[in-house]
Amino acid sequence: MEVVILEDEEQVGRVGADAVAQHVLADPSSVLGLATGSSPLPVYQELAARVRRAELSLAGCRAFLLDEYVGLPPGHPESYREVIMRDFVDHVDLIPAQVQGPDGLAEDVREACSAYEQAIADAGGVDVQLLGVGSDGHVAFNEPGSSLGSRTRIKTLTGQTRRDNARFFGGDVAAVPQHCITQGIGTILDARHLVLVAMGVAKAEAVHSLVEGAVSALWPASALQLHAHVTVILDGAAASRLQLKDYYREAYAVKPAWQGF
Ligand SMILES: N[C@@H]1[C@@H](O)[C@H](O)[C@@H](COP(=O)(O)O)O[C@@H]1O
Repeated sequence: MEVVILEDEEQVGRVGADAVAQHVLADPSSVLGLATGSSPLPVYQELAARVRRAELSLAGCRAFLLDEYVGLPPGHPESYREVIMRDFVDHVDLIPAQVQGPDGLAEDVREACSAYEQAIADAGGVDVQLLGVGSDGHVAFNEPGSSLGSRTRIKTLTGQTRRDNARFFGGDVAAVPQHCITQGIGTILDARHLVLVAMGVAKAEAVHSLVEGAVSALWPASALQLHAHVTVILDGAAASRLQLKDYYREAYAVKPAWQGF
């Protein structure tokens, strides 16, 4: 696991974009794993700027989303498909039809979950997966207590997550769906490179648990310690509770330029 501690959001965006671009420049048909939420936004903005400057093209890429609410009507502005379109896809040259997410309106949810796993496998697996982390250590919608080997499935959102996300639903907790479909921890760990972004002091405890804590279903992101290729990109506030933060800073400062991510 490489821990990169940076000064500000702009640097986070640049380094996150470098990590993604490294794959796309090596293989223009890379499979991207996209995350919703505020954490990856600086990365998306920097990738969009590079596409605008013709330094990068995502036109040959496919993309898979981590998760989706169950039961929101098609085109609902808070469905994660709509969110990722607005936040990212509309600003780059990814082909919208090449961006797939779990089907939150499927009649047969079990079948939709295994079809989604199959679609990722048929695409050859995810090359680079962007991730955020919840303040309680959840990744995608794998809430605390999720099995570390879980696959795509329906989950019940915690009251805390529904209250947190009510801000996107006009402050109305009752409007936040009770269920979601999310890639499991096992599904996420199958991606070849995981790039997790966290900023702000509200994430500091989750970041400490994910990087340095015991691997535990109580902190689902701690399962990333079991993956061979993880880049954790932080600002100083998110890194503030890391025990070895001086070492991580030093290692990044002396990192050979050829090494990449
Ligand atoms: N399902 C999403 C996660 O994928 C995201 O990582 C998390 C943190 O969001 P943010 O990055 O806005 O803090 O929120 C939601 O629960």
